[in-house]
Amino acid sequence: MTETILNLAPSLGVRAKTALGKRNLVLVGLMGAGKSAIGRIVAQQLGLPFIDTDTEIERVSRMTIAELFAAYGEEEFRALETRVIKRLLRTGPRVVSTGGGAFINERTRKQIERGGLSVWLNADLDVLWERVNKRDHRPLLKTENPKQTLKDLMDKRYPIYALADITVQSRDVRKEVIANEVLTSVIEHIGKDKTQ
Ligand SMILES: Nc1ncnc2c1ncn2[C@@H]1O[C@H](COP(=O)(O)OP(=O)(O)OP(=O)(O)O)[C@@H](O)[C@H]1O
Ligand SMILES: O=C(O)C1=C[C@@H](O)[C@@H](O)[C@H](O)C1
Ligand SMILES: [Mg+2]
Repeated sequence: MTETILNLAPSLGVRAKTALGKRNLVLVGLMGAGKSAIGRIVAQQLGLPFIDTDTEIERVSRMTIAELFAAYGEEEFRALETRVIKRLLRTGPRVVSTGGGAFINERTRKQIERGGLSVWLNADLDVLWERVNKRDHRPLLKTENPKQTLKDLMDKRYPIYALADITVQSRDVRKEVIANEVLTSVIEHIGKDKTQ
């Protein structure tokens, strides 16, 4: 009997999708926080298309992020990122995982504020370092002391990521656990909004 009742309850994904309505869900946070990995799972659970802005930028420019930085510099990369994100948010709803610097750029952040619900995947230095030091494709971390660079970026950026609508702590547990926490937080956040 109990089993039947449980089976009839709408899944977390369905409830979060209903709460979201036409809004995009936008994941923000530092390199290695899990935006791409968690975003993909969250999108599956919501039954929404998933897009990663770094991947989309690489697709439209036919260059890697590292090549874009090397050829045109960070400023041009940010301008392209702003344009790509604006287009993606206009044609949603979808789950959008952003590049680590997107929410730090004021123009892009304003677009995200208008076009979606933002979720900051917060993580501590050791978790991030453990994840990013396995690969060396991130141009901002090509420094003498990349762990210190990551720490400097945390100090500079965390007060800005904290402006996101929702914060979820990314840590060393299964990705599905974090994805479920994102969905639960969306339901709670939108429920709170409605009672105000
Ligand atoms: N909860 C988790 N447990 C274990 N590994 C994880 C978890 N979340 C993410 N990872 C792994 O950490 C690495 C970095 O994650 P991911 O690429 O999703 O980060 P990101 O926030 O998109 O970073 P970037 O801004 O550089 O694109 C990946 O290999 C991913 O599989
Ligand atoms: O944190 C950042 O500024 C970046 C993160 C990556 O996702 C890429 O968007 C790029 O390497 C810049
Ligand atoms: Mg990513």
